[in-house]
Amino acid sequence: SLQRELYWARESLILAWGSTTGLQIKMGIDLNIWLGYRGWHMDLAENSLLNKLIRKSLVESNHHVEVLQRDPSSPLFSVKTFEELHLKKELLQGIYEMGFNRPSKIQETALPMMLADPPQNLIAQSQSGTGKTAAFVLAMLSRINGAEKFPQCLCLAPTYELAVQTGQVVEKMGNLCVNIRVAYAVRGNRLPRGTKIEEQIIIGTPGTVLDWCFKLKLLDVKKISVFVLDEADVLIDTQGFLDQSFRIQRTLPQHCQMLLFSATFEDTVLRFAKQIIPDPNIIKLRREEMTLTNIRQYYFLCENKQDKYKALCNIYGSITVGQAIIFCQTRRNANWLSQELSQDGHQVSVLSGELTVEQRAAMMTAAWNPVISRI
Ligand SMILES: Nc1ncnc2c1ncn2[C@@H]1O[C@H](COP(=O)(O)OP(=O)(O)OP(=O)(O)O)[C@@H](O)[C@H]1O
Repeated sequence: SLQRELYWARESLILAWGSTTGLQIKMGIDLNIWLGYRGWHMDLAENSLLNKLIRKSLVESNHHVEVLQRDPSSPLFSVKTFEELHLKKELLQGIYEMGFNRPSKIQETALPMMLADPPQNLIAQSQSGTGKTAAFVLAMLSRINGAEKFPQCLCLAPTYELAVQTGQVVEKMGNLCVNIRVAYAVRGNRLPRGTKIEEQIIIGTPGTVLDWCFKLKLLDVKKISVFVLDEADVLIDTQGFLDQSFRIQRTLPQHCQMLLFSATFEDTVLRFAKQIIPDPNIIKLRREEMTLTNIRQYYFLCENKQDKYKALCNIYGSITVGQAIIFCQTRRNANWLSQELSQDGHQVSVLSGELTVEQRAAMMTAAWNPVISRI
């Protein structure tokens, strides 16, 4: 049956090579294959990035949005069209150019709250692909004064790659908003002390954002008017990020709007969310039962690293793979796998944290360039 599935699989492929003790292979678009040892644990950030890469359109939901208002007596607004939000002309145009016709389920309720005056804080949870990123990017873009050349919105993301994904949404949606720019506060993007940052939106990982704010004094936190914690469940899963997020949040001015988003709402996430976001509105969208008819998933148990590699080769032998991203848990693993694949005649590049931001960005772009087939 696997052979038959492989035969029908399309060319796009995303693979995740697990720890030295496990291999997970996730094939995107049409088919997911998971190879691994019992007890294999997938990195949440990888999972999140995979979801973003695989899913290119909105996940529609029929569930009602559950709302817990900061002030239960205030009227609850929801919108069915983007026009009702009275956005800047160029922003509305930007949304339509992205192909958005109407707000998604979560956006119907979240957007009026996020755009309200005076600003309200928000905690929002809904599964991946339901439009959270688009919602907070819209909120950031609508609050920025493009004429002012200093950081006004700060968005924390768990990894460089996830930060770039959000940055790309800002660039697309803000395409027609003149003078609005994004800077990435991520490891590898080294700016000398005293650099004047003119970009209005900063997207970065907590550690580097802290450095930019306090060690290098590149960012004046007191001027931030929108603070976003994206992928909160992934953020708190990364060692040190929870404390660092609190340290940043504590220095924000009182009028700063704070928004937190998460795909899941475990107790730990909700506790963190309620601690870090003062007086929030909380909205939740129940998870839609997934009936992804075009994705099938397989999981294989392997004995050892060689076995995993053999399994990988079998898959490559069974289908024509155009391009693939293979996620590895360690740099060593990535280098080893890259060597093995190169020896087998594949075109491979290794993307890891030791590269500069420019190198990593170039590599991400190359992922969609047919010359390099595996990253
Ligand atoms: N109102 C909308 N109409 C049509 N498409 C939309 C709308 N909002 C978002 N999308 C598209 O749906 C997809 C998922 O949206 P988005 O990335 O904002 O979801 P998300 O909840 O943030 O997902 P994740 O948790 O994976 O980041 C994207 O391709 C986005 O462009």
